[in-house]
Amino acid sequence: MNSFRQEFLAFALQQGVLRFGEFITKAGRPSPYFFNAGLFSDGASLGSLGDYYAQALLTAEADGLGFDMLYGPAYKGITLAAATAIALARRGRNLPFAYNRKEAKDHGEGGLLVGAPLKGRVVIIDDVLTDGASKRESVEVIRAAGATPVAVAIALDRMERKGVEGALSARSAVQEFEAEYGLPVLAIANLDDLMGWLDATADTNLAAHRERVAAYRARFGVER
Ligand SMILES: O=P(O)(O)OC[C@H]1O[C@H](OP(=O)(O)OP(=O)(O)O)[C@H](O)[C@@H]1O
Ligand SMILES: O=C(O)c1cc(=O)[nH]c(=O)[nH]1
Repeated sequence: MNSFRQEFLAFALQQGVLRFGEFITKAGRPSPYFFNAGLFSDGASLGSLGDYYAQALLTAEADGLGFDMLYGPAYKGITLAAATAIALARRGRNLPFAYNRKEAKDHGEGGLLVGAPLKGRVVIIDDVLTDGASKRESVEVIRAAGATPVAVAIALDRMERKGVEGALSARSAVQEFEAEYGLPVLAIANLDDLMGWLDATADTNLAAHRERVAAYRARFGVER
């Protein structure tokens, strides 16, 4: 397994962002794990997180993805885009970034958009994609400004089939978004990485979650 992805999962676990137990997802599923990116909530962990996004983006760039700026949808995407921009600048790629307000400001500079003008090829930075609504909105905002969305970068792709049990779609929300817009969704790590990590670990506490995560993946997971 890719050690960068494994390192990221270990980091998320250590920060309490990745947890194992009993959780209910937004889709109402009983999940044996949960990823709460809002808990990257101090300077050092946000800095490290920005570094993971930056590495994922630079790897994608080396594989042919061209991009000129970052866009973070409110609210969590704002700090994530800022942290990624700082991490990229430290690696010699000083890119502009922008973000939106959830409610338009009617005084001062006004409007919904803050930061650098949206132009060129834009990567949307956010924590997760659940049904894709906020990413669709981001695509519309970027296009309306005359810029071109080229990719979405998220921290974790849960790789889950959409829909209700008995009528599950063959595709995940990420795959549907990619197909609808023709844009790649880059994830620092995904459910396959999580499973591979649990399969390989020598840590018995961690390995204890393997069966339940495997059963969850068998029930709801998609193939990549
Ligand atoms: O809509 P999707 O593209 O599937 O993505 C899901 C988004 O929804 C949540 O944030 P929310 O939009 O509630 O905003 P917040 O960052 O203010 O919590 C979550 O943290 C994701 O960022
Ligand atoms: O189901 C969700 O919406 C969800 C799952 C998860 O692991 N993390 C998250 O932020 N949302």
